[in-house]
Amino acid sequence: DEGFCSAPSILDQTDSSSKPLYWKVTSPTLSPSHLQDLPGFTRSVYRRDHALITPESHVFSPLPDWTNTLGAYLITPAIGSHFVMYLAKMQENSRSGLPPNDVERLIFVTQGAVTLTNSSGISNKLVVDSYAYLPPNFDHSLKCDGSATLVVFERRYAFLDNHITEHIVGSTDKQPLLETPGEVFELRKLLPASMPYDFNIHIMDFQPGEFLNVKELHYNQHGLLLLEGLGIYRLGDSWYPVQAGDVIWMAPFVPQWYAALGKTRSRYLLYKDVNRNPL
Ligand SMILES: NC(=O)N[C@@H](O)C(=O)O
Ligand SMILES: [Mn+2]
Repeated sequence: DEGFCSAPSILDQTDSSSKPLYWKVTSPTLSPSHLQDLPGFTRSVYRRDHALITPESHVFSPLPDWTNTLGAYLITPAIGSHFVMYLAKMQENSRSGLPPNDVERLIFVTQGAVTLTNSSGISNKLVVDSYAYLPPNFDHSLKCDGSATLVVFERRYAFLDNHITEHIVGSTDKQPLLETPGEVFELRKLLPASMPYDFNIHIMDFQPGEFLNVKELHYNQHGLLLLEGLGIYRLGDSWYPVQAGDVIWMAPFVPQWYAALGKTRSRYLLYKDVNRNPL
């Protein structure tokens, strides 16, 4: 049944039951076939208080200080953020470099696997849906034998007297669901909510048809990666169809709202600064 639209429906391609978790992040449906080769066509947008960066806009180049790794910086202070968000495509025999001094790092695996080794020689194998938080000035290295795709957040740590952060390794599925009074989405956080941590990573799940209750406008800034599903993101006065693989920058105070559509759940990963006085 062709239905009304001649283009193959994106919904027909969402039978991801047989595919690895987050597979669409690294193999998104860029656009219906009759648009894919349209010269200059992109859904990407860059405005004063938000940006939508879609996969056809990514520009990869060798990551300085990393070995055999291509990086696409998606959000940096040049956009107005106090953090960086980048995709790291680690190839065989690749190795990470360290962030600058006093910079904390969080990595989240969306494809493949990496081995994280810290200065005391302890190694952890990180597979899809696993993550690691590295405190500022924490010696570590990530090694990859085959291939891996990471989303990486880095930020100058906002030091507090008598507070330090710990090295953390975990996975989303092991994090408890948290209360979300007044909201229907399911929420997990990858870091402790305690004061030493100056940001957190929220993993938010929406069933199709579910949406944010609060039409948010807040002082915090966000870096978002849509891991699964599709829907409509409102940013400021614009409404954007979004799908897994899309990245969004949200400046402080930008009106923001999401509604999940389609046949499968939406899951997004969201950087949010917390625990520090905005003054
Ligand atoms: N945009 C969005 O989802 N924001 C909220 O989750 C939040 O905690 O700020
Ligand atoms: Mn928000």
